[in-house]
Amino acid sequence: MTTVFVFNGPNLNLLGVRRPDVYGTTVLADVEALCRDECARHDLELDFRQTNHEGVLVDWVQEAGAAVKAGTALGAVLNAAAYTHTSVALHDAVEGAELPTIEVHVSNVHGRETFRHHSYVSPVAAGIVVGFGVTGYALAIDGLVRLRRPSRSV
Ligand SMILES: O=C(O)[C@]1(O)C=C(c2cccc(Sc3ccccc3)c2)[C@@H](O)[C@H](O)C1
Repeated sequence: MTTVFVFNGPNLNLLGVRRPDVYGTTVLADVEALCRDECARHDLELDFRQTNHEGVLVDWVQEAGAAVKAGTALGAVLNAAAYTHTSVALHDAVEGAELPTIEVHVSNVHGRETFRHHSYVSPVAAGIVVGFGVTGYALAIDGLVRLRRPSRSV
């Protein structure tokens, strides 16, 4: 079975608990469930993770890139949260791992504070889903499948 990785960055463990006005009320466990349902729709397995640590995200990106090269994974959905706007290390990890990556943001970062308008991930992402709430995770998984399995997309 082929895996899709979903990596979540800092403070997303608080999703649905804090700032529901911006991020909604869905908790991360429920986001994992909706990702699992979307993966099942495509006969894929889900590896869903969250960390508050930048270096751990870098390690995971490297691990996922190796899995894609080994043929056991399709790619990754990445919500790097605040590290989106600060991390050259994450940019370099995605680029170096040659990891097919869909960047996702629950909120419309382009309608928020200016410091959220720049992403170090976007230049090395295969696609970007922004502002669709937690539905964006399912859209990102579907988009990854359409990019990586064009003949099997319905
Ligand atoms: O919209 C997103 O998904 C985003 O990636 C997610 C973010 C995010 C994720 C979790 C928490 C917070 S802010 C926060 C932190 C602690 C308590 C309450 C809110 C922002 C932002 O850092 C990003 O700019 C945007």
